[in-house]
Amino acid sequence: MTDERWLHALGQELARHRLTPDLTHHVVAEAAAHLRDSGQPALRAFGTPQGYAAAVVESLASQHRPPRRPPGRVRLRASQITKRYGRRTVLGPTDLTVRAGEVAAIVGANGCGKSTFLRICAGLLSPDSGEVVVDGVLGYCPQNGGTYDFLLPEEHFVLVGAGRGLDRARSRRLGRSGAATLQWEPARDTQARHLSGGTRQKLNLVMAALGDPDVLLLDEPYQGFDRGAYLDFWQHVWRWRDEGRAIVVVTHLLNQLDQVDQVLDLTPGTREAAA
Ligand SMILES: Nc1ncnc2c1ncn2[C@@H]1O[C@H](COP(=O)(O)OP(=O)(O)OP(=O)(O)O)[C@@H](O)[C@H]1O
Repeated sequence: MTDERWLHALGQELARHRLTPDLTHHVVAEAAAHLRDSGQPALRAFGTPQGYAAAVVESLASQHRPPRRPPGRVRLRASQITKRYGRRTVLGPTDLTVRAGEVAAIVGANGCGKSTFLRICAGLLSPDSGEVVVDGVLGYCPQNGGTYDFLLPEEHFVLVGAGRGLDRARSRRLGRSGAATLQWEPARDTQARHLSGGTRQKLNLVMAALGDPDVLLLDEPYQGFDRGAYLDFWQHVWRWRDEGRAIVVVTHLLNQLDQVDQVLDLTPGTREAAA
């Protein structure tokens, strides 16, 4: 079976299971992106279309659905953002508006500009055109990097806390309690350079969320997490949302997409935010 036929059959199966057209489109698009990126044939990567569709549907059905309260004021508005590197356009005009109490997912194939867009939203990179307006305190968790090799985790907490107006003791306390919710107890004498990749990402995530910022920008923050910490991460996302934060998560993972409020697909040719 060619990949094209496999993807078509997947779409039909998902529709048969009564998935919404939007969600069906996203699942098929993500599967196609994975096949392109991995170079694997569809049958080897996913098994039969019927089996994969059933697994997707089962995973969606088993999700915890927290009660929602209506979204609040606009916390992040990115308008008509464009970015080129040299002659190459990485981002065409891109818009995203996220309100308090909303989660937006940014998806798309490798290299389509997800991290670039998030860095622009975080104010770490200038767009060539367009504007980002953030209302409130912003926390950003990069895909990697972001930690200081020779500092202890607690020194990271103090550093970030100082930027958010917190004293040293409170920063340490909040950092340690944030770490505990990710099943991590930071050793008092271990510099960041000696932490595993997954633990460094936990440090990044704890820093991003320290002091409850209004806007959280998270760039695949769970890379290197084990399964328990990964599930904890999504529980945090839903809690942050219920507490009224505006959250943007770059993700490759399909099975949370039906719970987010909007999906911004940056794959060229599919540029739209689907509510
Ligand atoms: N500083 C830079 N100079 C030149 N090109 C860059 C620079 N930073 C990123 N790029 C290119 O811009 C494109 C978009 O990169 P970006 O990291 O935003 O993609 P992405 O969608 O986040 O990718 P991934 O899914 O692999 O994380 C890529 O082709 C990348 O190689």
